[in-house]
Amino acid sequence: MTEDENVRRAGPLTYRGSSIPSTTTDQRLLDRRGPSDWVHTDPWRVLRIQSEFVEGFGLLSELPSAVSVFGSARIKPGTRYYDLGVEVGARLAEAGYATITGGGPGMMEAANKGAQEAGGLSVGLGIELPFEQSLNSHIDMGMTFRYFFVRKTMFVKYSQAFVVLPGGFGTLDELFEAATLVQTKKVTRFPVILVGRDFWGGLEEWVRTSLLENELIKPQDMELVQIVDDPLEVVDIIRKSHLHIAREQEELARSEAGPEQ
Ligand SMILES: CC(C)=CCNc1ncnc2c1ncn2[C@@H]1O[C@H](COP(=O)(O)O)[C@@H](O)[C@H]1O
Repeated sequence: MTEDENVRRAGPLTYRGSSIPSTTTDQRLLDRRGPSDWVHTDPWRVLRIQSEFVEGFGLLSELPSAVSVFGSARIKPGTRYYDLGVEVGARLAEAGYATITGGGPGMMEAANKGAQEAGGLSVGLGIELPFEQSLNSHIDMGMTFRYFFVRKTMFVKYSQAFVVLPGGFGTLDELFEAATLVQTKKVTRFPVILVGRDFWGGLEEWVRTSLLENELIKPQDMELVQIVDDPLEVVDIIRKSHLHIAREQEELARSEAGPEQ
């Protein structure tokens, strides 16, 4: 028997003589027919969750400055709010920001449409739901997530501001998650802007009378979320906040470099 026949290398492993397995690793992977209940267990889900983070980070890591835009899945084209969404996407694109939405219909589609038609980068991060649906047709880059919490990480990690258009429970969930992240300083200098005073004014009043007056939030928490009517104001607030960050970073770099010679 030659040396080659007496040795089997399997990836980083080496086997000799009677320890050599009768099949190869590939063969065992491809031939195997066994119970499949492990695909419904949490350890397997953890791997799927990891792979969703890997795909999402891979898709978005080179995104330019971006703004996440949230809003109702149910508002129809041809309505005042839909047009507002289109305009918000367009103004963000003109200011050089990519627009990220939940990739669905309604206000998400409106913002993607406005961004794409104005020449901006239009991104959709969809979510698997019990009813059939696909990403809207105004998306340049998109991904559909299985897990809400993985998708939410992407909105926060890859955008520098949240813009919230009229919407229902899903939109309120995204708004209050953003407000909580800013309040608890998990994200810093992160504008959260509500568009449409007629729609959001009632919520602001409720926050003031029910939350603030019962001391469930601090007076300064009222400033974490701003309400505007004009999409140009949205861009203005985001730009000012980013200029401020750029200045702070310059100052930090200067102080770290030490005194000039
Ligand atoms: C026709 C229909 C209801 C489709 C739902 N399809 C969806 N596709 C993608 N994101 C969604 C969807 N529904 C809710 N969301 C998420 O929740 C928000 C809208 O929820 P809502 O309609 O306000 O409560 C969006 O910003 C989005 O991130």
